[in-house]
Order: sequence, then C-alpha cells, then structure tokens
Amino acid sequence: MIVEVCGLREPENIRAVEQLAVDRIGFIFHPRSPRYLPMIPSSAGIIPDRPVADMNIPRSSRVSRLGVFMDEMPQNIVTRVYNYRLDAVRLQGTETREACENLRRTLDPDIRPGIAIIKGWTVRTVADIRRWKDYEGAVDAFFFHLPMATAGDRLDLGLLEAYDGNIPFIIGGDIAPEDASRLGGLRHPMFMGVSLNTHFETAAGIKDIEKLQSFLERLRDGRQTENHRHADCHH
Ligand SMILES: O=C(O)c1ccccc1N[C@@H]1O[C@H](COP(=O)(O)O)[C@@H](O)[C@H]1O
Repeated sequence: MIVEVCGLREPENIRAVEQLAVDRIGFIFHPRSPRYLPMIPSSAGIIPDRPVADMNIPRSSRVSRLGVFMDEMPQNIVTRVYNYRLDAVRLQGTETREACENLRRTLDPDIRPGIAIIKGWTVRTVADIRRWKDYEGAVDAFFFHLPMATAGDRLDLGLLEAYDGNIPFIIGGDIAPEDASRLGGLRHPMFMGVSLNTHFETAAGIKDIEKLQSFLERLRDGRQTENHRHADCHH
C-alpha cells in the first residue's frame, strides 16, 4: 500500500515529510485551495511561469511527486509538471477521458516520460464508483474521494466493494489518524493506497510530522494483524 501526503507548500515541512516512510507527496495547484502552491507569473506570458524560488529544493530519490489539478488549462499543467518535476498528475475536476488522453500525449514522452495520470472524483454512491468505466484504458489509477459515513464508522469504506474495475485506486477525503487500523486491514485487490491531508496539519499546507509518524506506525500494525489473520484463515 502506498501512502501519499497531499497539500504541502513549505520547503522545511516537505523535507521533514520526505524523511518519513511515505511514498508520494502532493502539491495542490487549485487556486481556490488554502494549500495552493503558486507560480511566479511570466512576463506577459512570453516565457513560462516559474516556481516560487524557495520551492527549488532537491528532489528526494525515494518519494515521488504528484500535482493535483481541477479543470486546469493543459498548458498550466504542463508548466507545473516541468517546473516541479512531477511524476504523477491527478485531475480532480470534470476532465473527460479525452482530456486525460490528450494530456498524456502532451506530457509523455516529451515533458515527462512515463508520467502517471490519475483521475479523481467524489464517490457517494455505487453509481459514482461505476464511473470508472468511462476512463478504462485512459488512466493509470483512480482517486476516490470518500464521504464520511455515520458516526462510529468514520470513513465509508463499504462503497469500495462495488468497484470491480481493473485499474488500481487510491482513497482520500477526511482520512484521520483514528482510521489507521481500519485502513491497514482493508483488503481489495485493486486498493493501492491512501492520501492524507487536512487531518494531519498544524495549519493549512503544514503537515504535523508526529501525527503522520504515529499514523504510519498504526497503519503498519493494522496491516500485520490483517496479514496474520488472513494467514490463519488459510491454514
Ligand atoms: O486539499 C485541498 O485544499 C484540495 C483542493 C482542491 C482539490 C483537492 C484538494 N485536496 C485533495 O483532496 C484529497 C482529500 O483531502 P482531505 O483529506 O479531504 O482534506 C487530498 O488527498 C488532496 O489531494
């Protein structure tokens, strides 16, 4: 299972998160988000926008980088992929299958060979889950933004049983520290990982390293317990 921490913006905090056992960090390029990572606009659009200077930090060789976009213009996505050396792009607006395919053709191989294209949307019903078919063959993974369920059963993981696609998915949306053991025990053949964000912050865009660390430990424990349980069932 991969762990993605999304919505970072400060270099020191990015370095600290990259020291943890996480697999991917994510930047939000949606201007209305409090976690928005701005670019320095180019002079009259003659040269491409540049990243803010202090974001020009060395890349971790172990932790990959994701950019999150919502109905963004393709040329802006391309500039950010190049400037922030992104390995994956998540489209979380109303982008169509054709938009995903066109973006991949623009980026791969010229700008970023092998870039991962992820389509995300909010999943509230089984019909929402079934929308995966619209993107079959066009994307590398899905991001399902899950709603909160009833009190006591915080995150509604039950909906995921309706997913019968062959493309891996990541889940996110209100995942909190107390969800670690349940997520560690989640078994679905296409379940790829979790995306953590707002419940692991000290302020918008600043991640709480201790909270993340303790979540990662509990996730690993939940995983081990589930693996033992699974092994016992098969003996
Ligand atoms: O975090 C934001 O501000 C944001 C804004 C616009 C699009 C996506 C955004 N966040 C992504 O959504 C998921 C779920 O976040 P949360 O756990 O509900 O806070 C997260 O993985 C971010 O990638």
